[in-house]
Amino acid sequence: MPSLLGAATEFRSVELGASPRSVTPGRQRWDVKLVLGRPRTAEILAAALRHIPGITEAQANPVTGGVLVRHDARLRATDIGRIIRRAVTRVAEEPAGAGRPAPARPAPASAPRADLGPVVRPVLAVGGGVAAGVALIKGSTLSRQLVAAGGVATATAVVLRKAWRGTVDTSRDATGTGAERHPLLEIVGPHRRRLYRAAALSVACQTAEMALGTFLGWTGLVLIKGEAAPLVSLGLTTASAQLWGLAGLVAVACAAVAGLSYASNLQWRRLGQDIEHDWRSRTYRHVQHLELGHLEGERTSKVAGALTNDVGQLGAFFAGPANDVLQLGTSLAVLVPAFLLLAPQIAWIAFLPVPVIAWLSLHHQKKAAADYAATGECRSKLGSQVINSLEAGATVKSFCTEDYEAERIDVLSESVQESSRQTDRSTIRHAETVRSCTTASMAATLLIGGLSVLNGTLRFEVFSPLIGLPQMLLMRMSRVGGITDQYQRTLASYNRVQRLRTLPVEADGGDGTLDLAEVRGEVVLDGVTFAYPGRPTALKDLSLTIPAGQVTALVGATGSGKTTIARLLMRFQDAQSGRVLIDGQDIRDLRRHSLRHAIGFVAQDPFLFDGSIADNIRYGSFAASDEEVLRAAAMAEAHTFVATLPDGYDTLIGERGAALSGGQRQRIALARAILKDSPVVILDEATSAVDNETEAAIQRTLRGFATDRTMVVIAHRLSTVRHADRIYVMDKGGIVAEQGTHDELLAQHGLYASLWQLQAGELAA
Ligand SMILES: Nc1ncnc2c1ncn2[C@@H]1O[C@H](COP(=O)(O)OP(=O)(O)OP(=O)(O)O)[C@@H](O)[C@H]1O
Repeated sequence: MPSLLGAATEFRSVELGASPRSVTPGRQRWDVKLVLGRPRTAEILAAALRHIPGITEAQANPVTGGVLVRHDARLRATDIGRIIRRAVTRVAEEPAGAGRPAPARPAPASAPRADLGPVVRPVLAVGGGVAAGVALIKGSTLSRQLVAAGGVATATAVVLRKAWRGTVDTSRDATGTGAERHPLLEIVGPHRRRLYRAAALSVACQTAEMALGTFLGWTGLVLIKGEAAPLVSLGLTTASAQLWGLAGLVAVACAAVAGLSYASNLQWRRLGQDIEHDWRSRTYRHVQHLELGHLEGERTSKVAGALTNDVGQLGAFFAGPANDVLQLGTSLAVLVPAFLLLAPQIAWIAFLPVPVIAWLSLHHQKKAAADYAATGECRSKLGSQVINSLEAGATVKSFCTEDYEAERIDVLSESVQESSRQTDRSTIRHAETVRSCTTASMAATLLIGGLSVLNGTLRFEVFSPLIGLPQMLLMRMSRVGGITDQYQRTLASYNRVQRLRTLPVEADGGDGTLDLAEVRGEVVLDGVTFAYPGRPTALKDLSLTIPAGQVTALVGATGSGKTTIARLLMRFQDAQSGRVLIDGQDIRDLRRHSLRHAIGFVAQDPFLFDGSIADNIRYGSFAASDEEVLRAAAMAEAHTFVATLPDGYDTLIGERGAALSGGQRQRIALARAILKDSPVVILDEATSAVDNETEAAIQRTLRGFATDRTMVVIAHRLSTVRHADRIYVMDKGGIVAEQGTHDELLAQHGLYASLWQLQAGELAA
């Protein structure tokens, strides 16, 4: 081990802020400063590492700066050191491209455009600056004000562009797909039409609202000055006619605002619900098809959190803040030209907070990203621990560790509290800064506009209707803090959901199928070697034959690889070398579903769903009749106990079958496999929890069931396999130590014989 560590530490000298924390065969943990506090960079680095053949898992944690890499036997520890160093260098030098596989690099055609930027942009900036300087020094008051307004608009555009580009790059690299769309567009996906409809309604609603504001401004003008000039041109010459006209216009505008606001809110909410539903079902479908290794490697609470809270957040953003953004944009698009046209002298001061707020929001967004990632991580750990502790109810009570568990939750809850406090502090600070900017600008607009009216450079008729409008805009601007907060939460949620969706799904392999009526069920393992990621070899060059139509038993030491053989046969995992054949066909050439339909599998710890006994037996054979369910239950010796329950087969068994004994659970699972009626059946310690008498009864009925199929029985209790046609005795390291029938093995006086004597002695004792 020290040599491995030594080999990996050779990179410490390189100034990358990457150093190994722990190195074990198949797994390394590194500290990488680059990802510390940078969730997007962490995603990019992890995505880049996951693309490398031989790396089975890569995670980068922006909270701790830790990078975890699991790899298979193809890569040596020193290779991993080199790979991590190279990936960190690439991400540091070229953050936008590091997450993508090499072929997805930008096409050469786009290169000239990228090269022009460094030349054109400075020329434009210097030229613009000189022109602005000349206008400010030499120009009239009006041109000075126009230049100031232009400066405000340019600054806003620069900040918004930067914010937008920053998040586009993130989305591209987090998914590693090379897609160049903004995360928000990715989130909307196929619901663009509804988005456009909602956006159009929002724009119309905001325009109606501004018209209403203008009409109210004119009303004030009529009351103060006796008339509003625009109304005179409409033929309303007297003050009372103008007031009646304005009353009508206000009523129409009010009705339009109410109607449009109702319709747009409805559209936005529907859009949010569609997005939430769509992302949840698509992500869950993806999760269901993940490779089992990845599915088992994910914390259940984390996956559940992504499928509930995170997809909920994606929808919630469009149900609320997106509407606000649209209305804000509309206000800006209408008011900026209106001000420049009608009152250029106060335009720049009215809109000065816009770039400032945009810049503050961008700055806040960068900081909040790390905060939200940290809070999310803490919450996920807390959720996981809560579920774990609750599920371990009996264990906790038997060890009297209730207080210890409560303490553990307390500590994790405190860390959530602390990290949320930090996030809240910066979010509230940001919101209040934004509010102060908008209030200051409102006051300045009134002051400078009022002074302009007093010194005669701005007509009161023009200023009057414009007073309320920027205030309306700036009031909306004060919500930018909250919108940025929601936006940031949405990006964090999007990244978590996307991470799940980038985990690889099971590849189907070949196109071959098995005709269930034709399957004989001969299984051959030919020189199979297999190791779980980061673990020592579980099966080493293993060859064995499971003959068709017979009962074959696998017995032997714990951890010797018996269950692993079953998992390889089901293609939950693939062998690293060697072949697994069924009826002479390599199982990798078969469709996974076709293979799995041909095999009935009762796992060591079978899972029962929260539902009735009948539902659980029927699981996977949904078309089975009640009689078939009953017959399968009888063969599994389950009918007798089910019949004694008040609700019989309709009895609800609770989460994971909590309302049944271990032996009863096993019999339900066995009945489920019997009902599946597949040509190959694997029973992995399927009756280990039932008493000897019931097991003997099960074996008697199973003998009839086994006549026309291949049975693989994995057991520690040798009485379970005594009548098997062939018994393989497995030993540590995944090798076959002995094989033969029960009598042959006893005659060998080897491992099996001594195990038998031991168990017979135990029975006798
Ligand atoms: N999901 C997994 N991830 C990593 N290692 C695993 C996993 N499952 C099993 N192993 C390891 O693989 C080896 C073989 O395990 P396996 O479950 O096949 O043994 P077994 O013979 O069925 O044991 P038992 O009789 O105790 O059920 C063991 O060392 C085990 O720790």
